[in-house]
Amino acid sequence: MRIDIVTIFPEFFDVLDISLLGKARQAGIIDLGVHNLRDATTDRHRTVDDTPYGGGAGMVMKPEPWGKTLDGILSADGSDADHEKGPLVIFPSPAGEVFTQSMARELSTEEHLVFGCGRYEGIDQRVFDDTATRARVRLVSLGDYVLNGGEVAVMAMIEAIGRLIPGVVGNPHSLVEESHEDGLLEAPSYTKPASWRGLDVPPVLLSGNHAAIAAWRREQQLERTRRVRPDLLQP
Ligand SMILES: Nc1cc(-c2cccs2)n[nH]1
Repeated sequence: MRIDIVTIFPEFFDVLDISLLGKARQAGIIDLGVHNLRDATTDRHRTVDDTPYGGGAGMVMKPEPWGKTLDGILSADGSDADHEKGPLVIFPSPAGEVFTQSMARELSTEEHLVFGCGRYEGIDQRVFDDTATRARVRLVSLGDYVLNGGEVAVMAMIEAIGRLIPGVVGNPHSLVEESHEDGLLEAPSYTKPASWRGLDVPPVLLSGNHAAIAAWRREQQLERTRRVRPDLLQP
């Protein structure tokens, strides 16, 4: 998978050189490009924002640097329009569709993802409209709260998507028994010692009875989901 990120804080993504995603890049599973939006400006101050038409507080990101940067990324995508879906451009936004595990799974099968990190009061709407003339565009929200910029949201999405790409996580079985993988919250986990500060591991987990352990874990998942996230059980 090729991932391109457009941001005014490219150094924010230096962390993608380490850990699982760093190994995936060294293994050639993920190819990453980070683009500084200011490199597409033409003025001495490398200006990327301006006051909003119609008034209002804050600043809006200018369309020109975005158009120039995305032109470069999308033109470099060699996908054959007749045979491949082409790049998907994702903009984090509080006004977007909510990011879920099933969306992460869906996006992990894409050939080329482009993430556009907005800041300030947002990006000029014409950037979304112009980009949509030559690529698929989705606005995606991490949840109903407001961040200062898209970088944190993009980092979270790249981690959630990247770990589902075959070869990134060493033991793919570890991806199955996790919260949200089967639509439920995960069961509680325990490891040695069997007793700690007077707290004992549930005996069933020490029984070696795999059917009983699976049944106990399923019941724990259902009970925890009913208690903490009843919305996940709605049809
Ligand atoms: N879910 C979500 C996204 C955001 C963003 C703020 C600025 C760019 S993207 N806030 N909340």
